[in-house]
Amino acid sequence: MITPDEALSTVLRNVAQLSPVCLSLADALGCRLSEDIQAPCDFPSFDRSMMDGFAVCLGSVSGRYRRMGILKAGESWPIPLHAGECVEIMTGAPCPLGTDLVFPYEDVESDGAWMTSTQNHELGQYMSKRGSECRNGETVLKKGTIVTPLVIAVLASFGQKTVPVIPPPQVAIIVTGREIVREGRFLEEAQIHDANGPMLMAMACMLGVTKIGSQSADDDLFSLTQALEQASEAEVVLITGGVSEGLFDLVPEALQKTGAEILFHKVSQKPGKPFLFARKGGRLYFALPGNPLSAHLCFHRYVTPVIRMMQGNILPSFRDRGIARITPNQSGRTRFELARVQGDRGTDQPFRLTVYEGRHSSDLFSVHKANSIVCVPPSKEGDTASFKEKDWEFEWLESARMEDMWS
Ligand SMILES: Nc1nc2c(c(=O)[nH]1)N[C@H]1C(S)=C(S)[C@@H](COP(=O)(O)OP(=O)(O)OC[C@H]3O[C@@H](n4cnc5c(N)ncnc54)[C@H](O)[C@@H]3O)O[C@H]1N2
Ligand code: MOO
Repeated sequence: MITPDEALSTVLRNVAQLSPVCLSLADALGCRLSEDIQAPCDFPSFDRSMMDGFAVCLGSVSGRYRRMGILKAGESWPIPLHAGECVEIMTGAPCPLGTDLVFPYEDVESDGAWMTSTQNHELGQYMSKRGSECRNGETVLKKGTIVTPLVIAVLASFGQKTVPVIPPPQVAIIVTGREIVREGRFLEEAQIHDANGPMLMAMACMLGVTKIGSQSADDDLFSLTQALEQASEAEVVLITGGVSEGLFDLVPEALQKTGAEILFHKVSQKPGKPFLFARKGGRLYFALPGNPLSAHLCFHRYVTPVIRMMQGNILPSFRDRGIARITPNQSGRTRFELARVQGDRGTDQPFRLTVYEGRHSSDLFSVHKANSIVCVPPSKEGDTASFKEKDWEFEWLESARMEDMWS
C-alpha cells in the first residue's frame, strides 16, 4: 500500500491550472487575475474636490472672494473661474477650470455674496488632481493578484463589469449507497441521512468553488456509471462510499467502465484507507471512503490542494506547532487525528492541542469542534510506547476561525 505522501505526490503530479475565463466581478471574488489590468482612463478623470467648501481662483489680496454659485457632485461648472472668484463646491464635484485650491467650510466665513478665508492655504489643497491615482494605460493590477473586495472596487471604478481570471473548478459530488437518504427525507428502518454530501459541498465552497453539482447513486454498476457520465462537465468528481471491500463496493469497477484510469487505490492511512484516485483526461476522480471522517480527511489532504492548484494558487503551509499528549501509533499506518487548538490571548504561551484520539471514522459527533489535524506517523521499531506531552506539528483546517481558538 502506498504512503500518504506518495499518494499526495501522485495526485499533485496530475493537476493542471485551469484555463482563464472572463467572470463578472462578483463571481471573480477570490480568483487570481490571469492578466495585468491597465487603467482605461486617468483616475480621477477630473480634478475632484475632496471637501465641502469653496473652490477658489486666487488673486484676491484681501482674502475675499466673490461667490459665483453652488456646484453639486455630479454637475460641472460651465465657465472658468477668474482671479478673486469662488464657487461653493461639494465633495466629489469637478473643480471649475481655473481653480487653484479648495477651502473647506471650516476655514472660511461667508455672507452669501462673498467668502473670506480665515486660514493659511497651499496651492492645490483639497483637490484630487486628474490622473493623480493612475494614468491612462498604467498597469494598476498585476497578473496573479487575488480578487478581493478592494480589487473589485478598483475594477468597478473603471466601469469594468467582467475580469479575466483563473476560475475555480466545477465540482460534482456523487453520494453512493442505498442506505443514504438525501435532503431530509423520511428515514425507513436501516437508513441514514446523508452527511457527506453537505459536508463536501461546504468544504468545496470554502475553497471558492461556486459550481457544485450533487447527485446520488445506488450500489449497482448501471446507476454508478450513469451518475459518472452525468458528472462529465466537472473537472473534479467526488464520489463517497462504495470504494472498500464489500460485495457492493463497485465504484472502482464503475470508474474503469467509464474509461477512467485508476492511479491508486488504498493508502496506508487511518482514516481513509480505501481512498482511490483516478483520472480521465483533465478530469480527476476522488473516491472518498463513506465514513464521514474518512471522507473529510481525504478531502482535506488530497482534494484541497488540487482545487487550490487548479485556481493557480501556490500551496500555502497552514502549519503550526502546539503541545499535546498523543498515544504512540502502533497501527502500522499513518494516523491523522482531528484536534482542537487553543491559545491564551495576549501571552506567548504555545498553542495547546486537544487531540480527539481513538475515534472511529464514523464518530462525527464528538469531533465537530476540531479546527486542525495532527499527523501521527507509525512508531518505529524499538520505540518505547511512551506517552509524554510534547511539541507536535499540526495543520489548520480550512474552516478554522481565529476568534474561536482563544480561550
Ligand atoms: N473487509 C473490509 N471492510 C472494510 C474495510 C477493509 O479494509 N476491509 N475498510 C473499512 C474502512 S477503513 C472504511 S473507511 C469503510 C469505507 O467503505 P466504503 O467507502 O465502501 O463506504 P461504504 O461501505 O459505502 O460506507 C461506509 C460507512 O459510511 C456510511 N456512509 C456512507 N456514505 C455516507 C454518507 N453520505 N453520509 C453518512 N454516512 C455515510 C455508510 O452507511 C457506512 O456505515 O469500509 C470499511 N470496511
Ligand atoms: O480508513 Mo476507515 O477510513 O478507518 O474507517
